[in-house]
Amino acid sequence: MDIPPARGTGDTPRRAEPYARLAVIGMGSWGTALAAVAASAGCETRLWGRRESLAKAMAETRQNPEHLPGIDLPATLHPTSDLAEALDGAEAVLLVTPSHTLRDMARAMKPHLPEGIPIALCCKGIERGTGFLLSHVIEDELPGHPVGALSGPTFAKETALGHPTAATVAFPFRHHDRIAPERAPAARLALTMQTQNFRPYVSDDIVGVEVGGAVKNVIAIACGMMTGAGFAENTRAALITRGMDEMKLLAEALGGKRETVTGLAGAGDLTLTCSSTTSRNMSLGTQLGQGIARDECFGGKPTVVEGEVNAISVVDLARRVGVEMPICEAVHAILHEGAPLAETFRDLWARPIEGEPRALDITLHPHEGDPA
Ligand SMILES: NC(=O)C1=CN([C@@H]2O[C@H](COP(=O)(O)OP(=O)(O)OC[C@H]3O[C@@H](n4cnc5c(N)ncnc54)[C@H](OP(=O)(O)O)[C@@H]3O)[C@@H](O)[C@H]2O)C=CC1
Ligand SMILES: O=C(CO)COP(=O)(O)O
Repeated sequence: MDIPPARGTGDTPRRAEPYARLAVIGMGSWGTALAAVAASAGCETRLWGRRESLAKAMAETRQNPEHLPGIDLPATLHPTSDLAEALDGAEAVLLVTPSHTLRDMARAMKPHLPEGIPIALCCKGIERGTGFLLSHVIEDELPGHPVGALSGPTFAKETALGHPTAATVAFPFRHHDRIAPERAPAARLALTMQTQNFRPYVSDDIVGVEVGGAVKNVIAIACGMMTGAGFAENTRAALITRGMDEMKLLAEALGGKRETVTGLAGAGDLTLTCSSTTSRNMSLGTQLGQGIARDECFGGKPTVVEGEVNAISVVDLARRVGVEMPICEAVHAILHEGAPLAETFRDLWARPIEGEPRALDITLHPHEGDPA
């Protein structure tokens, strides 16, 4: 695809139009960071949160004292707790509330949404119960809106502080997007979000991007569990690599592309999340691996850990489409079926030998009498 030139690059004619007005829905750390990026890129940005007190505090202090304390936000960023105001005149929406809230959020937005504007999902997950990708939830609730995703290795705090960061913006390409790619929502949103430090890439593989974001959180919990249990780099590298294999098989089974899984929203985010104590998913796993009870993790403070509930939905979806995901199954069993952590990981390592790649279709069981 011919990616349009960035806004303001010398004498090159600007062929793609960034969106002039954006609504960012979700005043948590990631919604706030994304809104700050868009506002500093020159886009008129409204940031919606459900609590009026927080929106007011943000308007007064130009900081998000609860979710990104100490970080100054652009003065042009407009926080509000009024959904109609946030969506009024918006040309595109970034949806950044936790995945379990998505269907309700879509229903709440519906009466206020300008017709046909694109919606980009910035949350990561699969719907529990239906096994739907989040884009399918939006298609269900808000037909007539192009649905895409913005995802990648992007910790909110670093993004808001202006650390160089890259992400993927993916929308399925329609026929006319191929003829005039500069008018495709992915291209326009990428331009809207581009700053000196935030570098978006354009993709048409929404499935690959969504699967990457949902699965990496479950694998990060596995990495944390093994780290907390006292294991180190070999184990983590094995989990990341084999986790990427699980991600790839699920993405391909759903029509996603292998290249996306090796890109920013797959391998990039998996590596970031599985390598850092900043990650809430990795941290939850680490605490559980250390023997801390679930209720006492994060000092007892409620914390968004998408991989915890998504272990259920990822495993459910994988079973429905006949994809084996042994690491995700192990995390699911420990978190939701009371399986003992040490034994579950021991069993994971003792599974019959397989081919790499699994398409090699080799299964070697231990000799009889061999230690299991
Ligand atoms: N933080 C990060 O680095 C990144 C996060 N993400 C993804 O972004 C999504 C949001 O996470 P993040 O911003 O980190 O979360 P935070 O924990 O920072 O904040 C959660 C936000 O969700 C709001 N919220 C919770 N429940 C509801 C609800 N029922 N209706 C509406 N709003 C609700 C909270 O509102 P309140 O404050 O009123 O409780 C708060 O604004 C997740 O899917 C996460 O995986 C993706 C990339 C990076
Ligand atoms: O998705 C993220 C970074 O890309 C954030 O990961 P955590 O939710 O594990 O903190």
